[in-house]
Amino acid sequence: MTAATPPPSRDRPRTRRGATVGPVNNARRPRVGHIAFLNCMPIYWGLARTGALLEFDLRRDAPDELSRLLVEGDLDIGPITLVEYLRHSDRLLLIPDPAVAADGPVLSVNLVTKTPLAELPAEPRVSLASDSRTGVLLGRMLLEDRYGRRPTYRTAPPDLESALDGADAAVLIGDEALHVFHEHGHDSPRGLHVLDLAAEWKDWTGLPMVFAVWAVRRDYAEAHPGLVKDVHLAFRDSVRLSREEIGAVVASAARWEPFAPAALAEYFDRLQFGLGDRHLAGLREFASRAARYTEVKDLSPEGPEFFDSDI
Ligand SMILES: C=C(O[C@@H]1C=C(C(=O)O)C=C[C@H]1O)C(=O)O
Repeated sequence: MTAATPPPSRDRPRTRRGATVGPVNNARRPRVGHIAFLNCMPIYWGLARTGALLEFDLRRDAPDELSRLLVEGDLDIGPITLVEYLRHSDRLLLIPDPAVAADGPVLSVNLVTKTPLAELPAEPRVSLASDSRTGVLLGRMLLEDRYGRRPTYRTAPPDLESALDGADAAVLIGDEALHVFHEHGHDSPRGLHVLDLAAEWKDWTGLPMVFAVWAVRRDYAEAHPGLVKDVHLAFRDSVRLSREEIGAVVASAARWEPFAPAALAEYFDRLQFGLGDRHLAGLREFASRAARYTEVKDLSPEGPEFFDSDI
């Protein structure tokens, strides 16, 4: 009898030195978006506090980019600007919280005009910030349906100088818009006028304005319902913690951001991070008006459709 020759090395079972022999762990962290605006700080701050942040594969970017990544399948869960959610609601489920909303002034979604609104030309040239989908559509609705103007629009980089260059007015969102509010909201050194579009929406409809929602792709929710629930609960706890410890959130933001602590505290207080019945009524009202401007999917009468976290 000849001794059995060992199989060629490539056929031998492979074990890494020191690795536990057993099933390979193929788990992948959920890919979650983070809007690179101050308004998201209270939504994510508590995730660092609880440690949940380390369970996510986090992507920080502008809202238009995050919306695209979620819809195209390069993110699993996260913020999506309301208009993009409405365009793709057949492929998405809403997570009940968080959201970015306001019931009255939001301070950071603004129409900036070079003249008082009443003196705005009948056919103004209006810039729409390239990082916005919802604020800019709200601006269009107000300009056309409430103030009776017939603007010509162009998309502009999301900063005041570029947006106002060669335009009568501009819609800006996020930190830049908050900055413009503080610089020009009262007595503008340059004679600019700042109109808070969430306050205008409330005045017009009596409802809160929802700017961004958190959603999950339906295919991801079907494949990983437990993970989606974990992410939802982590966000819910995070917002609760941030509200309880808002002084620490403000102090942390004030360390790096060009806003005074009192301004940050006021901003975080104006922002609403959940979807109550009135927010959903505001969302539906916006959806039905949006359909006159852009292609959106019909929400079912009891819509929007939520992921069921069963809690
Ligand atoms: C309230 C805001 O909401 C934002 C407005 C968005 C939009 O206009 O598309 C997108 C994301 C939100 O975070 C803000 O930017 O200040």
